[in-house]
Amino acid sequence: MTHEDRHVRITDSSLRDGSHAKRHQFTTEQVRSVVAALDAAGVPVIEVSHGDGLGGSSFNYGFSRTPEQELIRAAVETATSARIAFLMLPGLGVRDDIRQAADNGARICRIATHCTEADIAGQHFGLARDLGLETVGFLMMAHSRPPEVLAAQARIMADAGCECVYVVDSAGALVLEEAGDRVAALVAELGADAQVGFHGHENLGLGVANSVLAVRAGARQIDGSARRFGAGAGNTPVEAFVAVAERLGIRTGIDTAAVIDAAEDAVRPVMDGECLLDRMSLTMGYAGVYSSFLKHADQQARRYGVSGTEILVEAGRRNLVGGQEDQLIDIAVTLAERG
Ligand SMILES: CC[C@H](O)CC(=O)C(=O)O
Ligand SMILES: [Mn+2]
Repeated sequence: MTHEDRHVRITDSSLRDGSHAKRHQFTTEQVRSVVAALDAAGVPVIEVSHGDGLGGSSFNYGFSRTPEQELIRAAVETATSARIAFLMLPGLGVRDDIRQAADNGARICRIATHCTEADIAGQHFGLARDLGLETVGFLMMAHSRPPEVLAAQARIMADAGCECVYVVDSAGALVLEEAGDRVAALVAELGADAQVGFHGHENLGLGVANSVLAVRAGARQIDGSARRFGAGAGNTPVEAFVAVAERLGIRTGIDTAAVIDAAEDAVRPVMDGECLLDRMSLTMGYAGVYSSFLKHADQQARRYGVSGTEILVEAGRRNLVGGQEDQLIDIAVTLAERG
Protein backbone atom coordinates (compact mmCIF):
# COMPACT_ATOMS: atom_id res chain seq x y z
CA MET A 1 0.00 0.00 0.00
CA THR A 2 1.36 3.46 -0.84
CA HIS A 3 1.63 6.16 1.78
CA GLU A 4 0.12 9.20 0.13
CA ASP A 5 1.08 11.93 2.60
CA ARG A 6 -1.79 14.20 1.67
CA HIS A 7 -4.25 16.09 3.83
CA VAL A 8 -7.91 16.49 2.89
CA ARG A 9 -10.72 18.30 4.62
CA ILE A 10 -13.94 16.36 5.04
CA THR A 11 -17.40 17.90 4.99
CA ASP A 12 -20.20 15.73 6.34
CA SER A 13 -23.45 16.35 4.43
CA SER A 14 -25.76 14.01 6.31
CA LEU A 15 -27.73 16.93 7.75
CA ARG A 16 -28.21 18.44 4.28
CA ASP A 17 -28.02 15.74 1.59
CA GLY A 18 -29.62 13.36 4.12
CA SER A 19 -32.54 15.77 4.26
CA HIS A 20 -33.62 14.46 0.81
CA ALA A 21 -33.77 10.92 2.19
CA LYS A 22 -35.78 12.12 5.17
CA ARG A 23 -38.11 14.28 3.14
CA HIS A 24 -36.76 17.32 5.00
CA GLN A 25 -38.22 16.28 8.37
CA PHE A 26 -35.27 16.97 10.69
CA THR A 27 -35.92 18.21 14.21
CA THR A 28 -33.52 20.39 16.19
CA GLU A 29 -32.94 17.51 18.64
CA GLN A 30 -31.83 15.24 15.79
CA VAL A 31 -29.50 17.91 14.45
CA ARG A 32 -28.00 18.43 17.89
CA SER A 33 -27.34 14.73 18.45
CA VAL A 34 -25.73 14.21 15.01
CA VAL A 35 -23.61 17.36 15.26
CA ALA A 36 -22.45 16.42 18.78
CA ALA A 37 -21.26 12.99 17.62
CA LEU A 38 -19.57 14.14 14.40
CA ASP A 39 -17.95 17.09 16.17
CA ALA A 40 -16.59 14.81 18.90
CA ALA A 41 -15.12 12.53 16.21
CA GLY A 42 -13.23 15.49 14.76
CA VAL A 43 -15.28 16.05 11.58
CA PRO A 44 -14.18 19.59 10.67
CA VAL A 45 -17.18 20.75 8.63
CA ILE A 46 -20.85 19.81 8.97
CA GLU A 47 -23.39 20.99 6.40
CA VAL A 48 -26.92 21.79 7.56
CA SER A 49 -29.82 22.96 5.34
CA HIS A 50 -32.93 21.79 3.56
CA GLY A 51 -31.85 19.12 1.04
CA ASP A 52 -32.26 21.63 -1.78
CA GLY A 53 -30.50 24.33 0.18
CA LEU A 54 -31.70 27.54 1.80
CA GLY A 55 -35.17 28.41 0.60
CA GLY A 56 -35.78 24.86 -0.60
CA SER A 57 -38.82 24.35 1.63
CA SER A 58 -41.65 24.51 -0.93
CA PHE A 59 -44.34 22.53 -2.80
CA ASN A 60 -41.87 21.62 -5.54
CA TYR A 61 -39.12 20.26 -3.28
CA GLY A 62 -40.98 19.39 -0.08
CA PHE A 63 -41.63 21.42 3.03
CA SER A 64 -39.20 21.38 5.96
CA ARG A 65 -40.53 20.25 9.32
CA THR A 66 -38.29 22.76 11.09
CA PRO A 67 -37.19 26.09 9.61
CA GLU A 68 -33.63 25.52 8.40
CA GLN A 69 -32.29 28.63 10.10
CA GLU A 70 -33.36 27.05 13.41
CA LEU A 71 -31.49 23.89 12.44
CA ILE A 72 -28.39 25.92 11.59
CA ARG A 73 -28.61 27.75 14.93
CA ALA A 74 -28.92 24.45 16.81
CA ALA A 75 -25.91 23.04 14.95
CA VAL A 76 -23.80 26.13 15.67
CA GLU A 77 -24.75 26.02 19.37
CA THR A 78 -23.79 22.33 19.58
CA ALA A 79 -20.51 22.23 17.68
CA THR A 80 -17.39 22.86 19.73
CA SER A 81 -14.84 22.82 16.92
CA ALA A 82 -16.63 21.85 13.68
CA ARG A 83 -17.62 24.68 11.39
CA ILE A 84 -21.20 24.73 10.14
CA ALA A 85 -21.77 25.07 6.41
CA PHE A 86 -24.95 25.67 4.46
CA LEU A 87 -25.91 25.13 0.83
CA MET A 88 -27.83 27.50 -1.42
CA LEU A 89 -29.01 27.34 -5.03
CA PRO A 90 -29.36 30.84 -6.52
CA GLY A 91 -33.02 31.47 -7.19
CA LEU A 92 -34.25 29.03 -4.58
CA GLY A 93 -32.57 30.95 -1.82
CA VAL A 94 -31.82 34.67 -1.94
CA ARG A 95 -29.14 36.94 -0.54
CA ASP A 96 -31.08 37.53 2.69
CA ASP A 97 -30.97 33.79 3.40
CA ILE A 98 -27.18 33.96 3.28
CA ARG A 99 -27.18 36.94 5.65
CA GLN A 100 -29.46 35.09 8.09
CA ALA A 101 -27.32 31.96 8.02
CA ALA A 102 -24.25 34.09 8.73
CA ASP A 103 -26.09 35.83 11.60
CA ASN A 104 -26.94 32.39 12.97
CA GLY A 105 -23.26 31.49 13.09
CA ALA A 106 -22.72 29.44 9.91
CA ARG A 107 -19.18 29.91 8.62
CA ILE A 108 -19.12 28.30 5.17
CA CYS A 109 -21.38 29.26 2.27
CA ARG A 110 -21.74 26.62 -0.45
CA ILE A 111 -23.38 27.83 -3.66
CA ALA A 112 -24.61 25.15 -6.09
CA THR A 113 -25.40 25.60 -9.77
CA HIS A 114 -25.93 23.23 -12.65
CA CYS A 115 -22.47 22.55 -14.07
CA THR A 116 -22.98 24.87 -17.06
CA GLU A 117 -24.48 27.77 -15.08
CA ALA A 118 -21.66 28.98 -12.86
CA ASP A 119 -22.25 32.58 -13.89
CA ILE A 120 -25.46 32.82 -11.85
CA ALA A 121 -23.50 32.47 -8.59
CA GLY A 122 -21.30 35.56 -8.81
CA GLN A 123 -23.20 37.91 -6.54
CA HIS A 124 -23.65 35.19 -3.92
CA PHE A 125 -19.94 34.48 -3.65
CA GLY A 126 -19.34 38.23 -3.45
CA LEU A 127 -21.83 38.70 -0.63
CA ALA A 128 -20.53 35.66 1.26
CA ARG A 129 -16.96 36.99 1.11
CA ASP A 130 -18.17 40.43 2.26
CA LEU A 131 -19.81 38.73 5.25
CA GLY A 132 -16.54 36.97 6.11
CA LEU A 133 -17.79 33.52 5.12
CA GLU A 134 -15.64 30.86 3.50
CA THR A 135 -16.94 30.06 0.03
CA VAL A 136 -17.44 26.77 -1.81
CA GLY A 137 -18.97 26.26 -5.26
CA PHE A 138 -20.83 23.18 -6.45
CA LEU A 139 -20.84 22.25 -10.15
CA MET A 140 -23.77 19.82 -10.11
CA MET A 141 -24.40 16.93 -12.53
CA ALA A 142 -20.70 16.96 -13.37
CA HIS A 143 -20.95 13.64 -15.26
CA SER A 144 -22.90 15.41 -17.99
CA ARG A 145 -20.05 17.60 -19.25
CA PRO A 146 -16.40 16.83 -20.13
CA PRO A 147 -13.47 17.93 -17.95
CA GLU A 148 -12.59 21.03 -20.00
CA VAL A 149 -16.12 22.42 -19.82
CA LEU A 150 -16.19 21.94 -16.05
CA ALA A 151 -12.78 23.58 -15.73
CA ALA A 152 -14.02 26.67 -17.59
CA GLN A 153 -17.05 26.85 -15.29
CA ALA A 154 -14.81 26.44 -12.25
CA ARG A 155 -12.76 29.40 -13.46
CA ILE A 156 -15.94 31.54 -13.48
CA MET A 157 -16.65 30.56 -9.87
CA ALA A 158 -13.07 31.15 -8.71
CA ASP A 159 -12.96 34.58 -10.38
CA ALA A 160 -16.18 35.45 -8.52
CA GLY A 161 -14.58 34.72 -5.14
CA CYS A 162 -15.14 31.00 -4.68
CA GLU A 163 -12.34 29.42 -2.64
CA CYS A 164 -13.01 25.78 -3.48
CA VAL A 165 -14.90 24.45 -6.51
CA TYR A 166 -16.42 20.99 -6.23
CA VAL A 167 -16.94 18.41 -8.94
CA VAL A 168 -20.39 17.23 -7.86
CA ASP A 169 -21.41 13.78 -9.01
CA SER A 170 -25.10 14.45 -8.34
CA ALA A 171 -26.21 11.33 -10.21
CA GLY A 172 -23.54 9.04 -8.79
CA ALA A 173 -22.75 8.30 -12.43
CA LEU A 174 -19.00 8.93 -12.61
CA VAL A 175 -16.83 5.84 -12.94
CA LEU A 176 -13.33 6.03 -11.43
CA GLU A 177 -11.07 7.96 -13.89
CA GLU A 178 -14.10 9.96 -15.02
CA ALA A 179 -14.09 11.47 -11.52
CA GLY A 180 -10.30 11.80 -11.31
CA ASP A 181 -9.98 13.39 -14.76
CA ARG A 182 -12.58 16.02 -13.96
CA VAL A 183 -10.87 16.91 -10.69
CA ALA A 184 -7.47 17.03 -12.45
CA ALA A 185 -8.83 19.45 -15.06
CA LEU A 186 -10.08 21.80 -12.35
CA VAL A 187 -6.80 21.57 -10.43
CA ALA A 188 -4.88 22.44 -13.62
CA GLU A 189 -7.18 25.37 -14.37
CA LEU A 190 -7.35 26.84 -10.87
CA GLY A 191 -3.80 26.30 -9.65
CA ALA A 192 -3.30 28.34 -6.50
CA ASP A 193 -6.43 30.44 -7.12
CA ALA A 194 -8.84 27.96 -5.49
CA GLN A 195 -8.98 24.45 -4.10
CA VAL A 196 -10.91 21.62 -5.73
CA GLY A 197 -13.38 19.31 -4.00
CA PHE A 198 -15.34 16.17 -4.83
CA HIS A 199 -18.90 15.25 -3.78
CA GLY A 200 -19.89 11.67 -4.56
CA HIS A 201 -23.05 9.57 -4.55
CA GLU A 202 -23.25 5.82 -4.17
CA ASN A 203 -25.59 4.96 -7.05
CA LEU A 204 -22.93 2.84 -8.74
CA GLY A 205 -21.28 1.91 -5.43
CA LEU A 206 -18.20 4.01 -6.20
CA GLY A 207 -18.32 6.87 -3.70
CA VAL A 208 -15.20 5.89 -1.74
CA ALA A 209 -13.18 4.76 -4.79
CA ASN A 210 -14.06 7.89 -6.77
CA SER A 211 -13.15 10.05 -3.77
CA VAL A 212 -9.74 8.38 -3.46
CA LEU A 213 -9.11 9.03 -7.15
CA ALA A 214 -10.25 12.62 -6.67
CA VAL A 215 -7.70 13.04 -3.86
CA ARG A 216 -4.98 11.51 -6.04
CA ALA A 217 -5.94 14.01 -8.76
CA GLY A 218 -5.45 16.88 -6.32
CA ALA A 219 -8.79 17.38 -4.54
CA ARG A 220 -8.27 19.00 -1.14
CA GLN A 221 -11.87 18.76 0.09
CA ILE A 222 -14.07 15.68 0.09
CA ASP A 223 -17.77 15.38 0.95
CA GLY A 224 -19.49 12.38 2.40
CA SER A 225 -22.30 11.52 4.73
CA ALA A 226 -22.10 9.31 7.78
CA ARG A 227 -23.98 6.05 7.08
CA ARG A 228 -24.28 7.27 3.45
CA PHE A 229 -27.24 9.42 4.60
CA GLY A 230 -28.00 11.27 1.39
CA ALA A 231 -30.07 11.32 -1.78
CA GLY A 232 -30.34 8.26 -4.03
CA ALA A 233 -28.20 5.42 -2.67
CA GLY A 234 -26.68 8.06 -0.43
CA ASN A 235 -23.34 9.81 -0.38
CA THR A 236 -19.80 8.55 0.03
CA PRO A 237 -19.89 7.03 3.54
CA VAL A 238 -17.68 9.32 5.61
CA GLU A 239 -16.70 6.59 8.08
CA ALA A 240 -15.59 4.25 5.27
CA PHE A 241 -13.69 7.02 3.48
CA VAL A 242 -11.93 7.98 6.72
CA ALA A 243 -10.93 4.34 7.34
CA VAL A 244 -9.65 3.92 3.77
CA ALA A 245 -7.85 7.27 3.93
CA GLU A 246 -6.10 6.21 7.13
CA ARG A 247 -4.93 2.99 5.47
CA LEU A 248 -3.61 5.03 2.51
CA GLY A 249 -1.89 7.63 4.65
CA ILE A 250 -4.30 10.39 3.62
CA ARG A 251 -4.75 12.58 6.69
CA THR A 252 -8.27 13.73 7.57
CA GLY A 253 -7.77 14.64 11.23
CA ILE A 254 -10.83 12.52 12.07
CA ASP A 255 -10.82 9.75 14.70
CA THR A 256 -11.70 6.64 12.67
CA ALA A 257 -13.22 4.60 15.52
CA ALA A 258 -15.22 7.58 16.77
CA VAL A 259 -16.70 8.40 13.35
CA ILE A 260 -17.62 4.72 12.83
CA ASP A 261 -19.47 4.88 16.17
CA ALA A 262 -21.08 8.22 15.26
CA ALA A 263 -22.45 6.77 12.01
CA GLU A 264 -23.98 3.81 13.82
CA ASP A 265 -25.05 5.31 17.15
CA ALA A 266 -26.02 8.89 16.25
CA VAL A 267 -26.78 9.08 12.52
CA ARG A 268 -28.54 5.75 11.89
CA PRO A 269 -31.19 6.45 14.59
CA VAL A 270 -32.32 9.66 12.86
CA MET A 271 -32.62 8.01 9.43
CA ASP A 272 -36.03 6.73 8.29
CA GLY A 273 -34.24 3.75 6.72
CA GLU A 274 -30.89 2.83 5.19
CA CYS A 275 -30.01 4.52 1.88
CA LEU A 276 -30.08 1.52 -0.41
CA LEU A 277 -28.28 0.60 -3.60
CA ASP A 278 -31.46 -0.89 -4.99
CA ARG A 279 -33.15 -0.99 -8.40
CA MET A 280 -34.21 2.67 -8.36
CA SER A 281 -30.95 4.18 -7.11
CA LEU A 282 -28.80 1.96 -9.31
CA THR A 283 -30.91 3.05 -12.27
CA MET A 284 -30.12 6.66 -11.37
CA GLY A 285 -26.38 6.04 -11.49
CA TYR A 286 -26.68 4.05 -14.67
CA ALA A 287 -28.97 6.54 -16.45
CA GLY A 288 -27.34 9.69 -15.03
CA VAL A 289 -30.27 11.02 -13.02
CA TYR A 290 -30.07 13.62 -10.24
CA SER A 291 -30.07 11.67 -6.96
CA SER A 292 -32.60 13.90 -5.24
CA PHE A 293 -35.23 12.85 -7.80
CA LEU A 294 -35.50 9.46 -6.05
CA LYS A 295 -38.22 10.27 -3.51
CA HIS A 296 -40.12 12.42 -6.04
CA ALA A 297 -40.08 9.64 -8.66
CA ASP A 298 -41.19 7.13 -6.06
CA GLN A 299 -44.06 9.40 -5.00
CA GLN A 300 -45.28 9.91 -8.58
CA ALA A 301 -44.91 6.20 -9.38
CA ARG A 302 -47.26 5.38 -6.48
CA ARG A 303 -49.66 8.19 -7.33
CA TYR A 304 -50.09 7.20 -10.98
CA GLY A 305 -49.51 3.43 -10.61
CA VAL A 306 -46.49 3.35 -12.94
CA SER A 307 -42.93 2.07 -12.67
CA GLY A 308 -40.51 4.26 -10.70
CA THR A 309 -37.55 3.00 -12.68
CA GLU A 310 -39.28 3.85 -15.96
CA ILE A 311 -39.82 7.39 -14.67
CA LEU A 312 -36.11 7.64 -13.85
CA VAL A 313 -34.96 6.22 -17.19
CA GLU A 314 -37.09 8.80 -18.98
CA ALA A 315 -35.75 11.55 -16.70
CA GLY A 316 -32.25 10.52 -17.79
CA ARG A 317 -33.28 10.51 -21.44
CA ARG A 318 -34.68 14.05 -21.08
CA ASN A 319 -31.46 15.18 -19.32
CA LEU A 320 -33.48 16.74 -16.52
CA VAL A 321 -31.59 18.97 -14.10
CA GLY A 322 -32.29 19.99 -10.52
CA GLY A 323 -35.35 22.24 -10.37
CA GLN A 324 -37.24 20.20 -12.95
CA GLU A 325 -38.83 17.89 -10.37
CA ASP A 326 -42.28 18.77 -11.74
CA GLN A 327 -41.40 17.06 -15.03
CA LEU A 328 -41.42 13.78 -13.13
CA ILE A 329 -45.18 14.27 -12.81
CA ASP A 330 -45.44 14.82 -16.55
CA ILE A 331 -43.46 11.63 -17.20
CA ALA A 332 -45.66 9.63 -14.78
CA VAL A 333 -48.85 10.93 -16.40
CA THR A 334 -47.52 10.05 -19.87
CA LEU A 335 -46.57 6.54 -18.72
CA ALA A 336 -49.99 6.06 -17.12
CA GLU A 337 -51.81 7.21 -20.29
CA ARG A 338 -49.71 4.82 -22.35
CA GLY A 339 -50.83 2.05 -19.99
C1 LIG B 1 -29.79 20.79 -4.17
C2 LIG B 1 -29.23 20.04 -4.52
C3 LIG B 1 -28.39 18.84 -4.56
O1 LIG B 1 -28.88 17.89 -3.64
C4 LIG B 1 -26.95 19.20 -4.32
C5 LIG B 1 -26.16 17.97 -4.25
O2 LIG B 1 -25.81 17.49 -3.17
C6 LIG B 1 -25.88 17.22 -5.49
O3 LIG B 1 -26.12 17.75 -6.59
O4 LIG B 1 -25.42 16.08 -5.36
MN1 LIG C 1 -25.49 15.35 -3.26
